[in-house]
Amino acid sequence: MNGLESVLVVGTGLIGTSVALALRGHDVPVHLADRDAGAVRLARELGAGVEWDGRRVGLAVVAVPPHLVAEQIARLQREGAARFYTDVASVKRLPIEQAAALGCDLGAYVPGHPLAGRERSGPAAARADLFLGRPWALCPTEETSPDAVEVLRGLVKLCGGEAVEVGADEHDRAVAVVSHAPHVAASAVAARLAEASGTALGLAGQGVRDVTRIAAGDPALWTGILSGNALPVADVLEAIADDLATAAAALRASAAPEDGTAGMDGVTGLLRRGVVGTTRIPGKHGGPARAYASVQVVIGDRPGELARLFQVAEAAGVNIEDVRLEHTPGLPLGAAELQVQPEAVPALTEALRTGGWQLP
Ligand SMILES: NC(=O)c1ccc[n+]([C@@H]2O[C@H](COP(=O)([O-])OP(=O)(O)OC[C@H]3O[C@@H](n4cnc5c(N)ncnc54)[C@H](O)[C@@H]3O)[C@@H](O)[C@H]2O)c1
Ligand SMILES: O=C(O)C(=O)C[C@]1(C(=O)O)C=C[C@@H](O)C=C1
Repeated sequence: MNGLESVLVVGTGLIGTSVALALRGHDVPVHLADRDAGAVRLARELGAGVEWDGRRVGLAVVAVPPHLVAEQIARLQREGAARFYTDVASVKRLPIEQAAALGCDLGAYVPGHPLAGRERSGPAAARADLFLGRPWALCPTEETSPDAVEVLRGLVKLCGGEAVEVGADEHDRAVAVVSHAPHVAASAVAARLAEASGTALGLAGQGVRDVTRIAAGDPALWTGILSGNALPVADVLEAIADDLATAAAALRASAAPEDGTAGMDGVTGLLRRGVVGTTRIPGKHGGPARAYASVQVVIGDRPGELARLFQVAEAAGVNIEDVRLEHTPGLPLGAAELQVQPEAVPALTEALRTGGWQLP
């Protein structure tokens, strides 16, 4: 028994169904359970597995909101549902403490957290490739058995992720910086848009979309995540608030006629530190950020246009690493920005021009 001969996913939402789909891609038998029968039905129809009939499995993956993880593990262990257990919650100290308090068998439980997700919830948003090349934190405690950790490493590998072993406290402080505080900051920016004028919204470009995408996430789920990591997140938010207050004060001072440009140093310093911060984010597969080259193409706003564009790239043997679309309000046109390896640019531009595409 290797622990991955059959898997039970409890909580068939975005993350649970994505894990299930990734495992089904490797022919692992997957059983599905959720308190919402509709979520199980939809996950099953998407090909994520079959409804759980109570049989014992190798591994149970608990993919419910953070404060419900421990009670689910305790219940499943009482029922003898699985040999090994893990969860995917975005905070790690909370479920570990609650599982210990409920008397769970901590030897069979490997707390986990894939650093991949989306701003949408539910099985319909799930993707089999969600975890490809993404870090997946494993936070074994002193009680966790090495066998259980090995099983989890196998799960992460099947899902295409990169296992990173880290203590729960260090994990929680780290994700406060790279995930939780950024979410709140994005919400603060997006909240300004709730009161913005039609003119302002009509001028929205890619910048505001980039900064606010994650703010569309489920407020109930995120309230649970943030309250489960309250102090580390508060520390980071206070540091961000200090930077913002300094920048605002500098701008006010510089706008006063008697001060001229005095005080702008505070703003420029923040912008410079921001540039340094962006360069420190690793790229795909945890390596250093790879600089892709971008090729811009004008596209008509009609069905099939993007598919035709991709066909040209495919015929030219060019892999598209990423794509962004920019719509021009009021015009039947948009711009597609294709991110490709720098060495592929000549072949792609040549193929596009030959195919009659308009390149700016
Ligand atoms: N959303 C993300 O980007 C993301 C990324 C990584 C990890 N996570 C973590 O994954 C977990 C699930 O998040 P999600 O985004 O998939 O949420 P989701 O809302 O899409 O799915 C959660 C599912 O859990 C089910 N559920 C709730 N209580 C349950 C219970 N007691 N028993 C059985 N099922 C129950 C819900 O019905 C729902 O189907 C959370 O712990 C979250 O912190 C989320
Ligand atoms: O990409 C997104 O939409 C996410 O919100 C994913 C993200 C993240 O911050 O990176 C959010 C919360 C999770 O716990 C893990 C991943």
